[in-house]
Amino acid sequence: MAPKFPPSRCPCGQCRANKGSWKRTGSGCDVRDTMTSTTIGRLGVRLAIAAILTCRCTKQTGHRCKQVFAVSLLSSFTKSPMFLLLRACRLSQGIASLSTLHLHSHYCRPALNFTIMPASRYPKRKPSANGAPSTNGTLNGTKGFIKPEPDQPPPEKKRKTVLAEPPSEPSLSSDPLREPHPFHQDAEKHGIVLRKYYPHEMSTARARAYNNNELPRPIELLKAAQADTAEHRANTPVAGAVVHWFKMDLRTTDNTALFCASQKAQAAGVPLIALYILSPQDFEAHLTAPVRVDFMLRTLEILKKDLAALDIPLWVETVKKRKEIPSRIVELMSEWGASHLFANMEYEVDELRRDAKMARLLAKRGLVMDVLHDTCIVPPGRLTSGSGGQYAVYTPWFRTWVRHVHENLDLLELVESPTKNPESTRQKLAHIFECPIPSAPENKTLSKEDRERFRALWPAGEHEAMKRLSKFADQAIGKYQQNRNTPSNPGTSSLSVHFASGTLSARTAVRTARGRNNTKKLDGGNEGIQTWISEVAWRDFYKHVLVQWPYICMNKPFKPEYANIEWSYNMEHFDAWKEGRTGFPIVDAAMRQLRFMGWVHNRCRMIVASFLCKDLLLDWRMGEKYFMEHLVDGDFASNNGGWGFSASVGVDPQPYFRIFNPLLQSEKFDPDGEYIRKWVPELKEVKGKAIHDPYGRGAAALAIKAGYPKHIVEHKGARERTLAAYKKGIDSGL
Ligand SMILES: Cc1cc2nc3c(=O)[nH]c(=O)nc-3n(C[C@H](O)[C@H](O)[C@H](O)COP(=O)(O)OP(=O)(O)OC[C@H]3O[C@@H](n4cnc5c(N)ncnc54)[C@H](O)[C@@H]3O)c2cc1C
Repeated sequence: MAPKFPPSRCPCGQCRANKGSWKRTGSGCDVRDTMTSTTIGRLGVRLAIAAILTCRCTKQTGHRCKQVFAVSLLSSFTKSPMFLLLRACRLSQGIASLSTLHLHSHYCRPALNFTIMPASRYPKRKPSANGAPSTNGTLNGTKGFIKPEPDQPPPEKKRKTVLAEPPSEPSLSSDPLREPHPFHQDAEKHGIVLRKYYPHEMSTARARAYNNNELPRPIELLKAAQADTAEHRANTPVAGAVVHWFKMDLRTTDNTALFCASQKAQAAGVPLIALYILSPQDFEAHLTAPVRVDFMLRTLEILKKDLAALDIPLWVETVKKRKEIPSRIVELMSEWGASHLFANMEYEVDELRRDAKMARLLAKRGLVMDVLHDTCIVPPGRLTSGSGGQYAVYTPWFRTWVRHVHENLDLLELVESPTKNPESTRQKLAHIFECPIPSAPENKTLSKEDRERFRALWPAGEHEAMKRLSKFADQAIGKYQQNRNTPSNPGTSSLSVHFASGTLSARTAVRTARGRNNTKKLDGGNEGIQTWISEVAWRDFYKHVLVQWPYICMNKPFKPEYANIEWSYNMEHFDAWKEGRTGFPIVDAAMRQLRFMGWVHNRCRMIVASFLCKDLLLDWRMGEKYFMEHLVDGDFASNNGGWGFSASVGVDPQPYFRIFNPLLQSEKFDPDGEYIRKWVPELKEVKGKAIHDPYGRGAAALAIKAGYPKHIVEHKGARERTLAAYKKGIDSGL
């Protein structure tokens, strides 16, 4: 959709001040400047106006962006809209944070969205007498490129100026995009950036370069690879077998790529082979919790049996070095005589880049790789705000999500299970059927005690997921709205482990929930059902965000200016938080639940996350990492989203000055102290309201006797310190 000029709301899509119209003054969005330009060209006089619209939303997100709208007034002779664009670019020189340029003219509707280089990368201009850059320079060589439409490949050629990922050591180059962030050593020292696998923490400028479309997003790399190999994929005949590569989609039902692979195999009369690659380096680099690895391996045992019942063999292999995964898959495919590989898309950076490389590698070897959307109900990139960008605020995104699904009900159609292989497969591929499921890598192996406990808590596999879903839909979903915020009451579904491992698809879950609602609407009827569906939608939302702002997957906050907060890195406090010894019973209960179950109630995740960064002023990324290392449902996008919300650094976050008071949270969400007594048993004898604060409310003797610690920080003072640190960090402009 072409944005109107002047737009009725901030076109950045990230600004929440979208209700009123643009104003000249105030803290919302305002038109700051208007510039005109005339020129005499071969065909007559042309006039362009470039209005720099500065959007500033201090209230909710603190987000700032600048956009230039170029409007052609006298365009009747203007044959080339590009001319106006370049003209406007020249006018806008010096605007380093320019994000999008919208071009309007008679010849150009709807408006084209161009991204232009920041001023630092414009061709050098002759300085004027007073030292200011001249406005008379030529724009030849200024490269803008059309922002690709969601499902289209980016124009590869124009990406040639794009920089590669930062080198592994800090570069001495003068390119600011290659410089590490000034605080990068803190991040390394505290294990936030794993230097074994990743470069230094990137600069804020580099994060902004992703925002400004100067660096290719990983999804664009994959789309480009898919576009470049499209013809080859369409024309390559099926050879001896088709392979489905299982990743985080460990189920046979409602699995898009598995179904497509099966169809392909069946049409060609060849067997379907299933593959799973166990990658210890990926587990390490992605901080996968041992409990999660154990859950996946147990699921693989079940999957193997289910597939075998369809005469489909499952090959599971450990590949020690993750960079060797693509070549190993190629080897296996040639061993099996397979020509086609199918997989569902994973949206994290490493995975998208790997799949982009693989798609090309396979094509070079005459093989075919198809990577399909499956994990979200609405594929990332489909939903755009009024200005054509990705939403960074949940509520308007959710409204669009609901509308989109209602208009495209096929998104809730379940995919069929794979068909049986030809009977001869058993004999022909006997060695694959015999492949054992490997054990967990040593650094991800559970102790015997933990293994037994987790196995009882989290039965694995898709049948268990379906059982849990049906039970929840029959018995609890109707009351979800009332019960979801009470950690002592199992009013939530506990299905996150299944979503995270792909033993349950979001489609199946939402379709089942919708089926129990008499309106068949996602946003109508029973409140419990509506609310639950909107929670499952959060999962989609965070994946959409990850795809659009990939630097959040590289240890940067969504709001780059929040990278400059000086955290305390007090390791004694961090240990107390991890071990549930902070003296704040609700925080301690939650942290002990996490260690015992590998899962915590959502309300408690928010309380402990807020406590870590706002009471202890610890780097939120340490908490994010610790969660990943312990959660059975650890999912990068949701975890990062939850931490971003709580630490006020993410999309649609708590404003930084809103700081949970752990005592009030405790009183509100665990009024009788039932949850605390369960997880902090040494406080079992404490009566009444004293359970929330034994030392402050007359139960000190009992707490001392039980060995329960005093508060490690005083909330009021900690709050002041945090407000000051956030403000200083945001204002530092680093
Ligand atoms: C700091 C923090 C970290 C988190 N880390 C993770 C994580 O690693 N993995 C994860 O799946 N969820 C995470 N969440 C979201 C949420 O806490 C869990 O999804 C939820 O507690 C799982 O319990 P449930 O299955 O009973 O959820 P229900 O309340 O039954 O919700 C149903 C499903 O909706 C999705 N969902 C619900 N709330 C959210 C949310 N806020 N964000 C994204 N998806 C949601 C989950 O898939 C969940 O299983 C995190 C939240 C916070 C605040």
